[in-house]
Amino acid sequence: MRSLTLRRFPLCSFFTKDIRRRRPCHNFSAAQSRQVAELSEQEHRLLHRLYGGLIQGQRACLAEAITLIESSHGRKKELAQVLLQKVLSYHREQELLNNGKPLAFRVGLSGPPGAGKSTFIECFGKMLTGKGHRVSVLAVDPSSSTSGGSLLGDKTRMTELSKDMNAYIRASPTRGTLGGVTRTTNEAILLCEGGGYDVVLVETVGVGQSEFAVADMVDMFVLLLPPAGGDELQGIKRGIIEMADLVAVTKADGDLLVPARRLQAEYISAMKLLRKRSKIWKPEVLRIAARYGEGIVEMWDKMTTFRDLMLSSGELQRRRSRQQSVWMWNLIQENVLEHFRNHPAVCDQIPLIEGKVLNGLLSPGLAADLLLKAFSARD
Ligand SMILES: Nc1nc2c(ncn2[C@@H]2O[C@H](COP(=O)(O)OP(=O)(O)OP(=O)(O)O)[C@@H](O)[C@H]2O)c(=O)[nH]1
Repeated sequence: MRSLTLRRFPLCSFFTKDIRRRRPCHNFSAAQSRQVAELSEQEHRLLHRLYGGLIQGQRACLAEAITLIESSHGRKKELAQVLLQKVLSYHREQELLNNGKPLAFRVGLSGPPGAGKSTFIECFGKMLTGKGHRVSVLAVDPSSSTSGGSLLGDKTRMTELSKDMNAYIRASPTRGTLGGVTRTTNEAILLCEGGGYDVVLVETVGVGQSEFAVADMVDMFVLLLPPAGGDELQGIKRGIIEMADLVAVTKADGDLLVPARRLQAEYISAMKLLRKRSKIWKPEVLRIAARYGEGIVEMWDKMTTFRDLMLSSGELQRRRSRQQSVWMWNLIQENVLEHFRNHPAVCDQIPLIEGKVLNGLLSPGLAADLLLKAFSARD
């Protein structure tokens, strides 16, 4: 028993409004109440405060709610899910009022270190808030889990935008697996949308697996490429270029204008040969100079054309639903694998069997069979 608990609320009381309005929420709350113990009065108050503040657009509540979903503490994780479900039903309600159109445009931004991402986001974000949009920037930086420092999301990178009351900038947690980062980023996107941010930018460094994960959680994936980056560009995988709905060659000014034009031409030809990601949209390659604010409005125009086309054809909605199922299976895969690796029936045998595979004494297939058999016979 928690000492602070005075009174216990059944979980469904947090959903009362939904229960009256729609059956699906009722069903959901019943399903969830089987998994989450009843809320204490203190927890109930916390969730109400966060939810109320969040949907009124208070940045402090959004920040606290994201911290809750990032928590690794068991009970906090449960509370985060209750809050998230509440935000999701608010979402559905708002989307219905919006004729079924999504509340926010989710844009993924990737590019090698030094490509000019923060300069672009600063300029692009200010342009959007100037047009009356509310912009949130979520930075996914799995590399920081090994380096210990946060490369992205550092507010000093976007000094002007971080002072803007219509913008919210947040770095992803600097620990955990890519799957963990993916989960919290996905959930943070939903919270930002619940908080009234109608443009959500998800930034990632163009190295490792993170950009694939980000491409799978946004409506549009944009790749920023620096003009004179022979070496950096080598590291960009063909797969990630195939994911791009739009490519922007950055720093197209001064001495870099000529190489920027050359790179743009190269990418225009190269992208013709790549596999198409969408049936109705042909990825384009633009040139921008964010330092001077050049090409930024044109880029937004291109992005809104994309969004409108994808919306009217229904492709955006299909992309979003496919992403939901990809996300679910990724989480299942990760959890099942972790369960397998840590299970007492197999964890002691893994080093031994893997050692035999490494020394060529056991085939990988037989080794996998042995471990899986031990796991299936665990009870
Ligand atoms: N000439 C020129 N330089 C630019 C432009 N945009 C960015 N830069 C410069 O390029 C360098 C890298 O820019 P950033 O915006 O920090 O790049 P980034 O991709 O965020 O870099 P990381 O934080 O390392 O990932 C800085 O020195 C910028 O001043 C531009 O439009 N023109």
